[in-house]
Amino acid sequence: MRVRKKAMVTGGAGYIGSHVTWALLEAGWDVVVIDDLSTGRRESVAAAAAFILGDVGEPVTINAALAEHRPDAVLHLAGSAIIPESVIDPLKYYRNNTAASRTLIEATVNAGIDAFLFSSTAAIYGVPPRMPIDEDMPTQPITPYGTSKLCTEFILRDVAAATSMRYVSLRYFNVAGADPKGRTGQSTPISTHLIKIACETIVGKRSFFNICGDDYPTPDGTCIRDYLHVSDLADLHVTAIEYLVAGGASEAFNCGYGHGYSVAEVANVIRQVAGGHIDARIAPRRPGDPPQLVADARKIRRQFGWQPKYDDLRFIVETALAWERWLQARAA
Ligand SMILES: NC(=O)c1ccc[n+]([C@@H]2O[C@H](COP(=O)([O-])OP(=O)(O)OC[C@H]3O[C@@H](n4cnc5c(N)ncnc54)[C@H](O)[C@@H]3O)[C@@H](O)[C@H]2O)c1
Ligand SMILES: O=c1ccn([C@@H]2O[C@H](COP(=O)(O)OP(=O)(O)O[C@H]3O[C@H](CO)[C@H](O)[C@H](O)[C@H]3O)[C@@H](O)[C@H]2O)c(=O)[nH]1
Repeated sequence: MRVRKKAMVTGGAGYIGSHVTWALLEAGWDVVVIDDLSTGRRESVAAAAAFILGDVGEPVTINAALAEHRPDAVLHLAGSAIIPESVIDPLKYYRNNTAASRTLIEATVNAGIDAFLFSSTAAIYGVPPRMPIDEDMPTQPITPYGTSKLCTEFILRDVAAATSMRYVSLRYFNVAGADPKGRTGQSTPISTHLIKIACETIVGKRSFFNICGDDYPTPDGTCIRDYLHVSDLADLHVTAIEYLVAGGASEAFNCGYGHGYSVAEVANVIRQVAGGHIDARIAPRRPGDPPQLVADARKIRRQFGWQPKYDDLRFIVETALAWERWLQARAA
């Protein structure tokens, strides 16, 4: 009989998935990662985890992986995650976020695995009527990315009603920073995330970064987001999957700290951490950006007694920068 629980982490070679893999291993889980390396890196996967190179949207591959490893739980992080790209190429998002998830969910149910965690997003709320955003607010995504993720939430809701599978949907707000122990970080070669791009500017990979829009209906005109340290989020995955494996009911949770910073405020922290001049230029709005997204985080705090460890924008930027410096030194 197996004593240690085993988790399958899809997308475990990616930014968030590599942190989740470390958090599960530290909590005593065995981990098998499946990833097609479309945006992830094989080196990001902790050596103690098993690795399968494959597409979760391929039924033959995923059925074989589940049959071989027989995990107790599936944590589904694989997906495409760039909002502006989804506006330009929506079919890619419906294929890789919705259709591939459907295939994986079907394989999970057929394998008799009852615990499923899904990486959802604040983008399912679109432009919410008020702030902060609680889980019962209307879901009216304004981008194909958000809709592609919401479709998967609907599949999960209906499958959970019809089978013994239970799921937790974690609706991430803006994930940033890197492992404080320096083991992994955001390594995607083509970045669109603000803090990553700003750190690339600090290390000289770029000469400037853009502040995309200064005419939003916010106090300083720039967009407000709830930036959450990736290691706090990774710990939440362990908590949520242990809850499900122990028989917890299906739930959706917003994952954020419950307060936001504007892009201009982030730029100021970037300048402080850089300790010198950083060129941040006002640029036009980016398509698909709501003015403000801040989580009402009371539900997840209440359910799990969650106490974040890294709710500090400066620390988030410092860890992201340390990782960017490591990447640069490695490339040199
Ligand atoms: N980064 C954020 O701020 C954020 C916010 C909300 C939700 N999310 C969600 O979190 C998840 C992880 O995002 P991330 O920022 O780590 O992105 P990422 O691109 O670094 O990671 C995604 C991983 O999934 C893999 N992958 C993609 N499609 C696959 C497929 N069909 N089969 C197997 N592997 C596949 C990629 O190779 C990569 O390793 C995504 O589902 C994303 O939508 C991210
Ligand atoms: O070079 C840049 C990049 C971004 N921004 C701005 O910074 C803010 C944050 O943008 P990110 O690209 O870092 O993140 P998004 O808010 O677009 O999206 C992220 O957070 C969302 C929820 O808030 C979803 O979860 C999504 O998956 C995830 O990528 C936005 O106002 C954006 O316009 C800039 O000003 N300059």
